[in-house]
Amino acid sequence: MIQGVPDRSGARGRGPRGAAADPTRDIAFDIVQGVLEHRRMLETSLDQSAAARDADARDRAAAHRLAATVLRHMGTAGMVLEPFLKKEPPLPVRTVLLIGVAQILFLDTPAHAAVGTAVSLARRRGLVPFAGLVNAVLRRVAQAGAGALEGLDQARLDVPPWLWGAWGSLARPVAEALGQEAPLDLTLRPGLPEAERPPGGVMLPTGTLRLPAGTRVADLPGYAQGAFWVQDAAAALPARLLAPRAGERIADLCAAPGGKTAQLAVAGAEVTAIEREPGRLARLKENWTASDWPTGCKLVQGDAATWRPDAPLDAVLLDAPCSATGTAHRHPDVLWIKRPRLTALTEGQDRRRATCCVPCPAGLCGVLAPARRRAGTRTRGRGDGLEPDPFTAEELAVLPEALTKEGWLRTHPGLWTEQGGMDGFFAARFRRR
Ligand SMILES: C[S@@+](CC[C@H](N)C(=O)[O-])C[C@H]1O[C@@H](n2cnc3c(N)ncnc32)[C@H](O)[C@@H]1O
Repeated sequence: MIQGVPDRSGARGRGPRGAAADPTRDIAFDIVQGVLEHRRMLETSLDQSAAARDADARDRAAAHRLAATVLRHMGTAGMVLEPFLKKEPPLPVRTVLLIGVAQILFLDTPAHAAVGTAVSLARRRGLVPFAGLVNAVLRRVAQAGAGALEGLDQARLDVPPWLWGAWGSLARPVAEALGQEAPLDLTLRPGLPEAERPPGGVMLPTGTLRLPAGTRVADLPGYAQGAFWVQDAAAALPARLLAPRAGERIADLCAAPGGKTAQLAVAGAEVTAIEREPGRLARLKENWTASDWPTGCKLVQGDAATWRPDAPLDAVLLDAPCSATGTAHRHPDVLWIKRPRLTALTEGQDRRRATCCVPCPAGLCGVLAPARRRAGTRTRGRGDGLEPDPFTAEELAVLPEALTKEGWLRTHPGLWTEQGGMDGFFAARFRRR
C-alpha cells in the first residue's frame, strides 16, 4: 500500500484486460502521462482522467499524492532506473516504472506490492510485452532499496537544468525544499474562535495555520462553511501587506480562485473581483456561495487590462499571471510543463507594467500592485503618477529574509524550511503621487 492510503488493488474486480482494478495507480498513470506527454497541469490531467471519473475521493487523493511524488522526484527516479535499462522504453512504460520507483523509494510501499501493482498496471494499459521488463527492473530497484539513491545529487536532478540556472544562487536551497511534500496552509477567517480552528496545526508568525502534508482539507470541520481556505503562507502575504480596512473600495484584478479576494472581503472591504476566464470565475463564485462569505462583493468577468471602475478606488491588488514556478513546492508538475520561454513571459509582464506597474523576476513570482489609499481610477506604468511604496522592516518583521533591498517582498521555497517552506512569491507596492 501507499503510506497512509488503503491499497485497493484487487478490491474492485477485474479491469478490461483481465487484471485486477486499481483506481489509485490507474489515475496516477493518467496524471503522469497527462503531464509528461501532453504537458497538461496535474489538476487538469486528474480532471481528464477516465479512471478518475467513477473513483471515490480517497482514491483520487491517493492518486494525486502518488503522481505528485513521481513528478517531485522524477530526475532522481530516472537516474535510479538508468543502470537497469538497456534502451529507453516507450513513455507509457517509463511512466509505469516511475510509479513503481516512487512507491519503493519515496512512499515506503512494501516492495512486493509496488512491483506487483506496477506489473498489473502495465497489463491493464496494454503494455503486456513490457510486463516482464517492469517486473525485472523494479525487483532490482527494490533489492537496491535506499542504496539506489546513494551518491545522487537529488536536488539538482529533480529540477530541469534551465530552471536551476534561472534560480542562480537560490537554486540549491529552493530545490532541496521542493523535494519535500508541501504542508497544508490555511488562512483563517478573522475572529475565528480558537475552538473552531482545525486541530493539529501550527500557527506561523505570519498568521497562517499550517497542517501536516497529506491533510485533506475537505475532511476538516468548518471548511465547507468558509471558516478558512487553502492558501500558501507566502500567497497570503500580499493582501495582509495591503492591510485592507472595512469599507475601502478595492479591485482585485486576476482574482480566481479567490484566495486574496476572500482575504480582502472578510476584512470588510468592498471588493470587485475581475477574472478573465469564465470557468475560473465560476469556481470563484461557487467558493463564494458555498462559503458564506460577505455578499457585498462584485465578481466580474473581464480583462484586467481594460476593465475600469465606475468610481475612484482606495486600492488595487493585481495578481498578474506568472510562471508559477514558485509554486512547484505544491505543484511539482510545473517543473516539467514550463519551458525556458519564461523570459518571454517576463517581457510580457514588463509590457503589462505600462498598464499595471508590476515588475516580476522570472522563475519566482507572484504579484501585487496596490495603488493604495488615495488611488485614482487606474493603475498605470511609471510616468503615470505611481511611485514605489516600499514595504518596511516593521511590516516584514516576522519574515525579514523576504524584504529585498529595494523594499519589495520576495519569498522562495528555501525560506522557513524547518517549518515546511513556502511558495515563491514577489510583491511590490505603489502609491499614487
Ligand atoms: C495567479 S492566478 C490568481 C490567483 C488569485 N489572485 C488568488 O489569490 O486566488 C491568475 C489569474 O489571472 C487570470 N487572468 C489572466 N489574465 C487576466 C486578465 N487579463 N484579466 C483578468 N484575469 C486574468 C487567470 O485566469 C488566473 O485565474
